Amino acid sequence: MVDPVAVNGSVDDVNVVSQELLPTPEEVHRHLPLTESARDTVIVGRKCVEEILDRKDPRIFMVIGPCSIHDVEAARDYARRLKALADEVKDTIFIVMRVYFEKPRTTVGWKGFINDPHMDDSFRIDEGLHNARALLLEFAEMGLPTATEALDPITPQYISDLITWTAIGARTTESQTHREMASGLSTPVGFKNGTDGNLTTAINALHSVANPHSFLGINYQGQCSIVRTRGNRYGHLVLRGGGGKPNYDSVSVALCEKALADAGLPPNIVVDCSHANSNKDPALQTLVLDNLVNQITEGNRSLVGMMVESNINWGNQKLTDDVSDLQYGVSITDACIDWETTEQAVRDMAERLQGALPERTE
Ligand SMILES: O=C[C@H](O)[C@H](O)COP(=O)(O)O
Ligand SMILES: C=C(OP(=O)(O)O)C(=O)O
Repeated sequence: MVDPVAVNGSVDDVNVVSQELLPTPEEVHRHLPLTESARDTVIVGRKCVEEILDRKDPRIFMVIGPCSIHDVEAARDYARRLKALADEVKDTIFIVMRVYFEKPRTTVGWKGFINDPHMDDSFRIDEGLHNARALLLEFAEMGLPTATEALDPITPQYISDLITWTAIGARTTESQTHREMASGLSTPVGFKNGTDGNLTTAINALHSVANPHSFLGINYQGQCSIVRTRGNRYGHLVLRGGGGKPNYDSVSVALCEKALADAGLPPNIVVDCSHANSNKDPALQTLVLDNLVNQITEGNRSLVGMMVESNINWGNQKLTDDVSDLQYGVSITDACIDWETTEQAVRDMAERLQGALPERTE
């Protein structure tokens, strides 16, 4: 028999080492307020994506950029290049930069710029939140809309006013917490299919996110609150492959259209050219993209968006103890295509879509 007096153990915080207060969302916003030009970028960006999902805008939206942000200077360099490319192809493609600060891990690993901005296990989440917001603000002021994965349910209070498109990742699409959070987000939200390739979890998520929810969250002052949401009518599916198989091909897309129709959902499909759709081989991403453009030019109208993992330089690198060893502009998470390949692929896509998309409707 265990004698509770002899053991004299604590029943609370048994596995918690420490807790530290963070600046509240309000404090971070006060240091880095939304400017008028940034607000314009976000409002126009969200409206463009919503109109694409509503079929008023015939363009294709493309979420493109690094798998994760770890170096602010390289992210700025990439953003400047992408902005110029976005302006060039804007008649057919609406470009949104992937600015992913939170990484879901299969087991363990670096969890992104917000969690560990110095990449040295110092976990300065306070600095991560501040610097993530500062970077998003810069990009919005440049007129470049941004996309991110919403992973921690508290993070959106710090940064979501600067975001145009949000992803719920393959590992969290089935999570009630993430569906609730997404039901209150102000952006269109793409739900990835499960890592096993399962569509049902994402389709269930689309039903859930469209509904109002009440759940635990924090307000701008950082107080625990009951958050009551309206439901998000711009939830949609992102096909990322899974279970060792891709799902970007025309048969998979047709099966997905049927599953959406059977569930009474609009036929809005975004395809992630990376992850299980490219077997994490960056060289395959442009082949996937090419196949998707073929499907569109041959008349497909359910493919509304695409995702590509791209960086300044090709591939990825291991995060080691000495961050000064890192190569510039190379991913420290999944492998990406380089800038030259990106530019070529986006220009080719824009050219092929010219004249292949329906007229704009109002
Ligand atoms: O997009 C990035 C990764 O695929 C995701 O974070 C999972 O990474 P991991 O399997 O290396 O942990
Ligand atoms: C983690 C990601 O993707 P998925 O959720 O599809 O694995 C990602 O896009 O960074």
